[in-house]
Amino acid sequence: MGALANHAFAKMNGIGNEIVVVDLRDSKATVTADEARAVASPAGVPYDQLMVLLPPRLSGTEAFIRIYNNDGSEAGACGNGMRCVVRRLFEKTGQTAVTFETRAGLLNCWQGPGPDLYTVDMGAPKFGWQDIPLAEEFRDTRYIELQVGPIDAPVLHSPSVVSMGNPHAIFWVDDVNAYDLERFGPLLENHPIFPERANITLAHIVDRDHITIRTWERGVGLTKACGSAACATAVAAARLKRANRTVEITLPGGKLAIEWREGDDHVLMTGTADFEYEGRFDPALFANVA
Ligand SMILES: N[C@@H](CCC[C@H](N)C(=O)O)C(=O)O
Repeated sequence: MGALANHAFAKMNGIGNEIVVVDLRDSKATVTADEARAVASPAGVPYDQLMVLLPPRLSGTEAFIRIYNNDGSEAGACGNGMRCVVRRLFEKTGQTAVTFETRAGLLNCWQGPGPDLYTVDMGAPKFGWQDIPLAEEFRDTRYIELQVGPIDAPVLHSPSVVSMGNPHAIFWVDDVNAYDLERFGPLLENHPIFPERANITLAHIVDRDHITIRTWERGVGLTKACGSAACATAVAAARLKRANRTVEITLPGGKLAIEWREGDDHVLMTGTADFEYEGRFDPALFANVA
């Protein structure tokens, strides 16, 4: 019946990004794509990302974290989910700083500059076309040739592309609410230029310190917030010299402070994380899971 039947979970959110946290550090089991989809089924626990803590593989780390989207696919990074994991752990253990391993590498996390704030060092962004990845060579990923809509009057075009451990495309617009992201999101997420699909963000640069975004998440759809998209947008705007390296990003669910640190190039994301409820997964959810 798998690892999750009757297992404890915590339902949380990171500024509206729906997160379920499961701690499997005391178990040898892992979670399959089918189990992740079963959790997201109507009788299950709604989530955008399922954060699964597995036993640490490296000394000095607290856990190896696998991140599932609600379509069962896996992601290398999830900023909002990381803050939820960190809050849960800090409240249980009294720790104020931890290191986790994810598929994208090591992430240092610590108590932010306020009692309800958590900071995640999301690592260094990558800009190479093979790192994002793109299906064909683009020497300059600050803008790539990609558009939707009529050839002579594209609706969205020339996104910046960045990897934050997961692929992001950022389209610069004047009003993030003026576009049908539910229509264009799936087309762009699955565009052949993105062999691993991509998270699609609309971004409006308000001024050098403030950006507003809305994101269609790979493997999920429209979400209230995407932390890695906020990081990718901040970095892409700074790279274009249109914003400072420290900015406030406004998302539908709330705000995040992003700093693209000089020196080591790491991106620091600070924001809140909210606990909603906890429970145990109903074994019936996994009855048909191999
Ligand atoms: N909500 C996340 C990003 C989740 C992963 C994404 N859907 C992907 O597949 O890359 C965040 O807060 O960063």
